Amino acid sequence: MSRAEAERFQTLFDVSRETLERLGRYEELLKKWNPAINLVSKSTLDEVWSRHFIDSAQLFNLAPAEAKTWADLGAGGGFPGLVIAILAKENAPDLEVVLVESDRRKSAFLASVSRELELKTRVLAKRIEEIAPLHADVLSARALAALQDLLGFAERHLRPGGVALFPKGARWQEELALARQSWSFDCEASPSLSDPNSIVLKINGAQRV
Ligand SMILES: C[S@@+](CC[C@H](N)C(=O)[O-])C[C@H]1O[C@@H](n2cnc3c(N)ncnc32)[C@H](O)[C@@H]1O
Repeated sequence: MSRAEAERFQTLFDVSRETLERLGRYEELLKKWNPAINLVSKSTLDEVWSRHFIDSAQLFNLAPAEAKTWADLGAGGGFPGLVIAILAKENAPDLEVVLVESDRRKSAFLASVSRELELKTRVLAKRIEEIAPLHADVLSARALAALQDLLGFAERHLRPGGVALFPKGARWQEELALARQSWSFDCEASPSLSDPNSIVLKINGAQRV
């Protein structure tokens, strides 16, 4: 962890030294396991804090403070779910993060980091389509699928009144227009803290039209 990266994270999210240390340990484990199981693109390994930690942590502040269950679908190397669990340890100790990841080696990584950092997570090494409804208060997914498909997952795994948070890239407006052809929903787009071309969509009340 470079001091500059940790300082930027600290400025944005105002976390404790213990949280920064947990993130630093997560970064070490990510770099150790990545050559074997390709958790994140190799080109981003030198920018883990800006490309992955800040990108993930920004979702935490968009979620309702009273949330008790957060489902992260297609969690991969833990983005955003493991970063949310690390922030929750300090700021929302009752929050359980359910990490759904069908790849066995990646889900083993998620369980291993969770164990070492004593995070309140549940790792489901299964396909999203196969698990029982999670009734989550918050649902997230980064780099998993097009918005219209993510809304289908939200329909199954969010409780009524729950909130979906989806980071999206430069073509988000096209995705939104396409999704509106088959879904009605309320949506707010917040500018991304990690990429000026990206946003985070916050979606409520999705219903098929
Ligand atoms: C492109 S990666 C993104 C990982 C992580 N969210 C990120 O942004 O770094 C997509 C992940 O979703 C997992 N995945 C894809 N389809 C899935 C499904 N139907 N059920 C569970 N996991 C799935 C893949 O194994 C992969 O790890």
